Amino acid sequence: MQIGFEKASSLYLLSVVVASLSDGYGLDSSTGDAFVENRLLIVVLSIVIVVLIGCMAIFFVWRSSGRKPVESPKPLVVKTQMDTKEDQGKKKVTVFFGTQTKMAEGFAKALAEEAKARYPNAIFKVMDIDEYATEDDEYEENLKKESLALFFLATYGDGEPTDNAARFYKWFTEGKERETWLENLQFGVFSLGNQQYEHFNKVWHDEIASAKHIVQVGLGDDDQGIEDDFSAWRELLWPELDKLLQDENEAGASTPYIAAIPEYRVVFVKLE
Ligand SMILES: Cc1cc2nc3c(=O)[nH]c(=O)nc-3n(C[C@H](O)[C@H](O)[C@H](O)COP(=O)(O)O)c2cc1C
Repeated sequence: MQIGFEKASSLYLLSVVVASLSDGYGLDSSTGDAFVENRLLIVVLSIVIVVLIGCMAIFFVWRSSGRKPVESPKPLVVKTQMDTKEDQGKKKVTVFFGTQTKMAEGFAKALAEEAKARYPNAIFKVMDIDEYATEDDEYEENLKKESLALFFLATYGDGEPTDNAARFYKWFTEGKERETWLENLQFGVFSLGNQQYEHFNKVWHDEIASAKHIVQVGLGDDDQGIEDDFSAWRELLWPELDKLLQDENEAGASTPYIAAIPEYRVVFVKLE
C-alpha cells in the first residue's frame, strides 16, 4: 500500500510526538512502540477529539447568540381595577392576607367567597398585602382610596409579621402616614397564631388594636382549632357588614347568622 508524501509525513510526525511524549513521561519504549504501531487508532482518536471540540465550540456560539440580553426586572405594577359599568356604585371591600404557609390566604378567600354571596351589591377583592404596593408610598396612596378592608395576618418568630407582610408592617409601624390612611378606613382583623409561642398573635393584636375596627380582633389559635376561631369571628363580622354593605331597601332583612350561644350538656340521672 502506497502512502502519499503528505499523509505519511503527518503520521510520521504524530508517531514521533507520541514516542517523545512517552519517553518524557517515563513510559518504557515498548509502550511507545505500541502507540506508534497503532497509528491509525491515534489518528481516528485525534479526529474524534477535534470534531468534539468543534461541536462544543459551535454549541457555545449558538447558545450565546440565542440568548436574550438580560433585562432588568420590570416593576410590578398594581393595576387599579377600572370599574366596569356593573361595578359602578357598588361598595368595595379589600381582603388582605399576610401569610407564610397559606392559612391566612385560605381564610381570606373563603370569607370573600361567602361574602360575595351574601352581599351581591358589594365587590370583594382578595389581595396579597405585598403585591398591593410596589413602593412604600403606594401603601398610603392606595389605602387612602379604601373605605372598608379586612386583614388576615399571621404572626411568626418573635411576634413578627410574615415575609409578605414585612414591608407593609415596617411602613405601618414606622411611618406617620398611617394616621392619614386610617381616617377613612374601617376594617377588621383576623390574626393567626399559635398559643404555644411566647408572642401569641402579638404583632397585629398590639399594633392595630387601637385603630378603627368594625369588629374585635379575631385571635386564631392554630394550637386549638383555628377553623373554629375563624367561624366564631366570622359570625361576629356578618352583623357589622350587614350594617355597612346592605342597601337601604334590604335594611331590616339582616343576614341570618349563628349567634354565639352557651353550650349545655344534658346528663340523664337514674332516679332510685
Ligand atoms: C416557625 C414558626 C414560628 C411561629 N411563630 C409564631 C409566633 O411567634 N406567634 C404566634 O402566635 N404564632 C406563631 N406561629 C404560628 C403561626 O402563626 C400559625 O401556625 C398560623 O396559623 C400560620 O398561618 P399561615 O399559614 O397563614 O402562615 C409560628 C409558626 C411557625 C411554623
